[in-house]
Amino acid sequence: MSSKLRVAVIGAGGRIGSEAVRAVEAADDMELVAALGRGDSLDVLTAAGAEVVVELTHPDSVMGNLEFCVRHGIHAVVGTTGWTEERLATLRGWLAESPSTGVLIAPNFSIGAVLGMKFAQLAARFFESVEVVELHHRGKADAPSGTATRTAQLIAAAREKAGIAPQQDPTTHGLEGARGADVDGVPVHAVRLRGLLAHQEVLFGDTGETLTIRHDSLHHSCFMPGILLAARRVGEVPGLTFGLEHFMDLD
Ligand SMILES: NC(=O)C1=CN([C@@H]2O[C@H](COP(=O)(O)OP(=O)(O)OC[C@H]3O[C@@H](n4cnc5c(N)ncnc54)[C@H](OP(=O)(O)O)[C@@H]3O)[C@@H](O)[C@H]2O)C=CC1
Ligand SMILES: O=C(O)C1=N[C@H](C(=O)O)C[C@H](O)C1
Repeated sequence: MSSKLRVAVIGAGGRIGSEAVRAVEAADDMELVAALGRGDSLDVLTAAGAEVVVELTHPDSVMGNLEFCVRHGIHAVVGTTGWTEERLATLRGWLAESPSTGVLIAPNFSIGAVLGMKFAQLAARFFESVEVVELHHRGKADAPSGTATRTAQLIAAAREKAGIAPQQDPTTHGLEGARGADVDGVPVHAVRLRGLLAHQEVLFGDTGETLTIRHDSLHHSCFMPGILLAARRVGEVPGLTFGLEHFMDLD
């Protein structure tokens, strides 16, 4: 058996999964041992001796795939979105029964997007008002995006820690949904448009000034350095890690 890291991709036929297959194949220190699409048996993972699974499917599929991986001691790098506290608690329960297994869930694998979230977290305590606008392709199943949800949560936590009062919405007349989704008190607006890939603006405002932090993913290749970094490190970090920043030596 070679000393290369044995990596499998689930969701291999998808927009990001197909790019991940190419990235793993091109990595000198990795061997692609399986590339699974919908309907393929997960038993292929154990038969192929996968050490790390890269999971890039759909919010309806990810839990079943992760349960299999964790129960078989296969580390997982997860890009699939749609996470809730309930789902995370279930995953933590599985991991508690397989204490040497690592799972990294990354709302975004793009280095620029991770930095954008960090910058927003840093700016959060200096501005009275903040809103998030995320813009994606028309094929996206979940809204708001995992990145926007995480960004809003980080901003809300930073504001609370700094003792900033919750934002008051001045709207007294309006159509349902016009002010976006409320994520921990931060309005998040989701745009779906043919031609786009993944984009986000965090808009901060205070007296006489605004600050906009914008990130644009222009091609799925932008997610690959983060996925490869995560695949290399996930086996060293048992349990659940949420956010690629924890593998980027930023903290
Ligand atoms: N964290 C990050 O940086 C990023 C995360 N994402 C997330 O990744 C996920 C996939 O996105 P995207 O590639 O655009 O979506 P796609 O729909 O293009 O691809 C998903 C693929 O997964 C397949 N699939 C679904 N269920 C299963 C299953 N149980 N077993 C195996 N394959 C399955 C689908 O098959 P079929 O077509 O037959 O349904 C499809 O080929 C989304 O949740 C998205 O938000 C995307 C980009 C970056
Ligand atoms: O579905 C996508 O395309 C993306 N999904 C992730 C998200 O929900 O944040 C990451 C990126 O925005 C691309």
